[in-house]
Order: sequence, then C-alpha cells, then structure tokens
Amino acid sequence: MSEEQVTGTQGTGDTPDTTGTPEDRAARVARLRAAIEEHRDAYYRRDAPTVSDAEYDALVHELEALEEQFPELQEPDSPTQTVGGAADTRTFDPVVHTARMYSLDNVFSHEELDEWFLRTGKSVGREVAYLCELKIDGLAVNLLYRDGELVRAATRGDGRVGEDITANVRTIADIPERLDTDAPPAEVEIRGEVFFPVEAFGDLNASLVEAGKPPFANPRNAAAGSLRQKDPSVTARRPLHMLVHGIAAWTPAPGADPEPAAQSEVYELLRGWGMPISEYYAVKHTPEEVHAFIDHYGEHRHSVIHEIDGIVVKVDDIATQEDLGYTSRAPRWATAFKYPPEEVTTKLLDIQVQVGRTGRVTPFAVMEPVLVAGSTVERATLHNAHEVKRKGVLIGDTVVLRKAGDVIPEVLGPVVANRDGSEQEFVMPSTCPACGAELYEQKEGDKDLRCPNARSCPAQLRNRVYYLASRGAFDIEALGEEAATALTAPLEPELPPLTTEADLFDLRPEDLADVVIERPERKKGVLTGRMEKVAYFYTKATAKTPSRPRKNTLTMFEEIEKAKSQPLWRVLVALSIRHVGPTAARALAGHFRSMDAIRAASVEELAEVEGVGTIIAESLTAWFEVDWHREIVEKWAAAGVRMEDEAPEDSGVPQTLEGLTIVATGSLQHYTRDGIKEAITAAGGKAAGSVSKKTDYLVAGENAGSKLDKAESLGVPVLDEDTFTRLLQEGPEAL
Ligand SMILES: NC(=O)c1ccc[n+]([C@@H]2O[C@H](COP(=O)([O-])OP(=O)(O)OC[C@H]3O[C@@H](n4cnc5c(N)ncnc54)[C@H](O)[C@@H]3O)[C@@H](O)[C@H]2O)c1
Ligand SMILES: [Zn+2]
Repeated sequence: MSEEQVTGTQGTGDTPDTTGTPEDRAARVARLRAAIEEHRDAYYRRDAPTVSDAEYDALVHELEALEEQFPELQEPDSPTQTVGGAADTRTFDPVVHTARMYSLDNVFSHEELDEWFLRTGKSVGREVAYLCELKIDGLAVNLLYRDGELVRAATRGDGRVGEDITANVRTIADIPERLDTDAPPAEVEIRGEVFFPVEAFGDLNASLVEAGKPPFANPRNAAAGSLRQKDPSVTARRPLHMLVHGIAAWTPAPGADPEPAAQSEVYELLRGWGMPISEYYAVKHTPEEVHAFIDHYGEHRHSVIHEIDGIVVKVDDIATQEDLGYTSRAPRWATAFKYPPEEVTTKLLDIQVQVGRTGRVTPFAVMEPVLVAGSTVERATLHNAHEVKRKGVLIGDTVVLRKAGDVIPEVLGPVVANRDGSEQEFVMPSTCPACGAELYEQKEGDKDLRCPNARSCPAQLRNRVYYLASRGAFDIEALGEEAATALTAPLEPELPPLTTEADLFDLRPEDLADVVIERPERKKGVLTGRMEKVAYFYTKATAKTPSRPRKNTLTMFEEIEKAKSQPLWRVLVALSIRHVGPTAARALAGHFRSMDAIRAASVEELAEVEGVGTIIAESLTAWFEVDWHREIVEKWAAAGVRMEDEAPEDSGVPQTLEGLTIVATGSLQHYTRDGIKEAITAAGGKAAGSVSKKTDYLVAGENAGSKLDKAESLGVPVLDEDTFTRLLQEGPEAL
C-alpha cells in the first residue's frame, strides 16, 4: 500500500466530495488512481489483496463519480477505462488474446439495474430477452481450441495480453483436452472462471500453514494463486474447478457446427461439447423476472459450491450484443449486479478463550468492530487451538472476516502482506481461565480441551444456568446472561447465591440483597470504556429508602415459580445433558412420560425410542450415574418442579397426527417455532428438525428457505399454515 492510506466513501452511490479547488480535486483523482493501481497489482499479480473488494470498489466508485462530474479529469488510461490486471511476463509467457477479454460494468441496486435496462432498451429499440447467471468469484481464463484440441490457456491479464498457463490448466479435470464433437470450428476461444470450492478452502490453508507457507485470505485468491504457479504439479494438487460462460474468436470450418445465435444457445452447444456449464442460468423476458432471479440467488447464495459476488445479466441475442458493442473496458450488452459484500477486513486484536456449558474451552477472535452483512461484528469463534493453527492467523493480523446473512461470522484467513513482524502466535492455555483446573482431552487426540470441574467451575455453572433459563428450556425470560453471572459469579459476595443449579428453585429474593457485579459502564446507552460496580438484584439504599428488590428481580422470581409447571421435555433440556436437546427431550418425554421412568430405563430401552439412539441413551445413563446430577433432579422435584407429563388420554388432545413426521419452517402467523412443535407432538405426531424422505409434510411459512427447496426436490407435500391447522384438527383424511 502507498505511504498514505487512501480510502473511499464506503458503500455505493455515495457522492464524492466535490467541494474544494480544482487543484484539490485533481490531487484526489491522482491519489485514487495510484491507490487503485496498487490494489490491482496486489490482487491480480500477487494474488494477495490488502483490502476487501468493498473497499476497492468504493475507490473505483468515487473515481468514476469524479470523472463523470468533471470531464476535464478524464484520462484514457484511468483505471475506470481499463481492464484491471497485467500479465506477469517474468514468470509466464505472454499470450496475445485473439479477441479481447473484457471486464464487466457493475450495478449495486435494483434502481441502477433499471437504469441499465432503460439504456439498453433505448439503444436496441425493442424488447429483448436477458440471460441471467451467477457471477462466479474466481479467476478469468481463456481457452483456445484449434480443430477441437485444447492448444492454449491464458489468464486475462490486461485484456489484450494474458499469461500462458496451459500446462497448469491441463491439470484441471473439468476441462476437456478435446471438444466432444466431430465438427468443431477451426478455432474458438472459450472463456470462463476457474474457482476454488469454498468447502476445500480451510484444508488448503491448513496444509499451507503446516508447510510453513503463507495462507490465502479467501477462496478467490486461492484459485488465482493455485493456478498461477510456475510448477504445474502444484496446481495439479489443488481441487480447482472451472465453469465456462462465453465464446469468442470463432473461426468456422467447412461443415462445422454453426455459430450459435444466442448466449443461451452458446451454453447448450458448450455443454454438448463436454465443457463445464453452470446449472444455474436462465433466460428471462422482462426486467421483473430478472429482479426476481437476483432476489432468489441473493437468498440462496450459499447453496452453490463456489463464491458468488453477484448476478451477470446478458442480452441473450448475439446479433444484438454485437450491435451494442463494447466500451474500452466492458461490454455494453451485459452488466453485473453486485450483492452486498460479505467479506471485510479488520484487525484481529486478540484471541481469548471461553468456557462453555459442557466444559469445552474454545478460543475466539476479538476484532476491531466492523460492519458486515448488516450487523457489527467484533467476535467470532475459532473453535479450538487446532483450528487457529489451520487458519494461520496471528494476533495483530489484518484478517478477512466473512459474515453471510444470518450465518455465524467466520474468520477466513490472514492478510499476510499487511504483517509488520509484531504479530504474535496464539498459545492455548493449559488451565481453565475461570477456575484454574488443568484442562484435558476427553478422548485421546480430541481437538477440544475441556475443564474437568463440571460441578463448580463458575463459567460452566453460569452457562448452564443461562441455558436452563433459555427459550428452549424453562423459558425464564428475566434470567438472561447478566443475571446468570450475578447468580453464579458475582464480584460480591464471595460465596455466590448459587453454587449449583440444584438450588435454583429454593432461592429467595433476600438471598440476593448483597449481589454486586462489575460490567462495562454505559452513559445514555453508549459504552464509556470504563467498568462500573452495580448492586444487581437490589436497588441501592439511600438515606430515605432502604434497599429493595428491583422490579426485574421480582419478575425473575415469578417466572421461576411458573417454570415449575413446564412440561417434562423442558425440564430434561434444562439439565444440560450432553446430546439431549429439545428434539431428543421431546421424544423421551413423549415415550416415558416421567423422569423416574427415564431414570429407570436401560440404555437399550432408551435407545429404542424413535429419535433417541445409542449415543443419547448412553449419555443419559452416564449422566444419572453422577451424584450431584441426581441431586439436581431431586432438589428440583422437592421444590415442586413437575417431573411427569399427563398421560395423552388425559390431555384431551385428539391424536390426529399419530404416525406422521412433520417439519415446520419459515415464520408462521399463529405459532412460534416451539409452539408448532408442541402442537405436533401433543397431537401424537413427530416434530422433526430436517426434511428427509421420511418426512410426511413440510409446513412452510413466510421466508421458508432451504428446507422448502429440499421438500420440493424430494416430493414431500408442502402445507401452508391454514392447511396445517386443518390437518391438526381433522387428521390426514381431511386434506
Ligand atoms: N481487493 C482488492 O484489492 C481488489 C483489487 C482489484 C479488483 N478487486 C475486485 O475484483 C473485481 C473487479 O475485477 P474485474 O475487473 O475482473 O471485474 P469483475 O470481476 O467485477 O467482472 C468481470 C469478470 O467477471 C467474470 N465472471 C464471473 N462470472 C461470470 C459470468 N457468469 N459471466 C461473465 N463473466 C463472469 C469474468 O471473468 C470477468 O472477467 C471487483 O469485485 C473488485 O472488488 C479487488
Ligand atoms: Zn473451569
């Protein structure tokens, strides 16, 4: 990066700063151009960008806006007018492309896309069909076939001159040496994208780290770096794939296949020749259909094996493409709709460890807060010490952080080029940070380390208490994360109100009068960076009023009281027995109906219950063998927690769903996630979590995602909410 960090107006469509003197503007334009060229060099030549694509795009966007508003600043060799990249002719032989390779223009919103439709529609003068396809985030490659034989493969380079990577490309299994046709054209260039499957990325970085080599920041760089190797045997070991998306430089041969007249026909022809074609393209006839295609893949961006950064929209008819032509850097007949970025770079400030509910000690990344996919992220789990090593990240690194929609944020890899030598390797502690106990591996060679002090490690106890109050267990809303800390690990008194969850239902408000916790101080909701001590459950005494329980504390006690009559499956979940989540707990409660019966059952009897199995059965029996575990159940029972469910006959609910397995997905109007499962189970059905061939019905609400796709592909009947209600009331005959 240049001596001075040039950053752009992040995001899209922001107007650049156009105030200031013409000299200021010219200087800004010069700085932007220099920074963009530097980034291009790092990205295309070294396969190691130092900023995220979003940051790069923001620079380009600002430059474009300035050049548009002040035409006197335009230059033919500005990065806005040229295809990014240059052939590295010291490592590779240069290749002059027979037909130029272009970049693509971008739009960042549906409005901008509509403007593009309007522009193209106006130039063409009639309605046209559009071919929509996924924009593959990989490396552009040009394949030259002469008389049906692959004779040369090259990178894009600057669009005119690329790099000869023929030997490397021959190692990619997707790419045929010979076109599967008896009548090939005399010469044709086939263009496409080489990519690195997202799933294989973690393994590649792990093996690089192990060999003492720098890891890649993301799959796109892994593709480029793997292909642009001096030694093709290195490329051969990488799981590269290719998808092709265009032809150029077609020279006919007598009697050969005719040149296609539409982009969609190109794909049919290429498929017939044995070339790898994406299965996700479609011809659309109206802008509305194109918008819908874009929205669909915006939601299903991750069901594809490669990364996608957008959708490419192309005029389908090739004669019309030719009429529309090209600018100096991109076709006018196509544009790329860019999705909001999911990858950003940020600083890895520290790696800390946390102790979970079951004693697992996991490292997590503490990062400079950064906005990605709509939310601010500052932490991400790193799973275990082994995973930290595999990723090759060091404390102090700039890292690529990826957050996809609602998916948990993930640190992809380090930006090695930004290291200055001050970065530090993470060292996994050998003792528990919460209780000091020596950590152990549960099984020889386990990647996870655990704290053995299950009963009284404050961190484990706190997390169990937080969990037992959660929505899937007792559902005690007023007992959140902070209250769980205050009950089990307060600053004062030294002996916390709870030293085991067995005593939860025996707590009284007066036991909590002295509890003080320490927490980050906020002024008007904003963190001040200082810590403050607060009396947590009680108000502070003043000269006039004595200390008394806060409203929230009283609510917590009311909710704890109510929790005593929760159904058996919720009690089971609340016990934090490994592998016994809501689904298994429902199955167990449905079958045995009482805690005593579950406790008395043998491993075999437990394992026989549908949805339970040996692992859960063994985990249950082992759990009941521990004294302090049994004490929890006994103390809860003595305090009045209900330990059995009413018999199904007594429940009065007609068993309309007997023998049916039903999955619910999406948001429903009259049921919560748990509510619908309860309704299904109460009516004798099985509420399953995922769709399989055994699923009888899928109940789909609004924004149903992958489960709906799966059900449709397996032919599982899909019900809307009203139909489900009818099924519930009248049974399957009613449908
Ligand atoms: N982080 C950085 O420092 C840095 C530097 C330079 C470029 N970049 C990134 O690279 C991109 C710009 O590069 P670009 O000029 O190559 O443009 P582009 O990647 O936005 O679009 C052009 C390319 O898309 C490819 N493509 C993928 N799927 C396609 C399909 N289905 N049909 C047609 N083409 C398809 C083609 O190979 C074509 O060359 C931006 O995303 C930018 O953020 C990042
Ligand atoms: Zn511990």
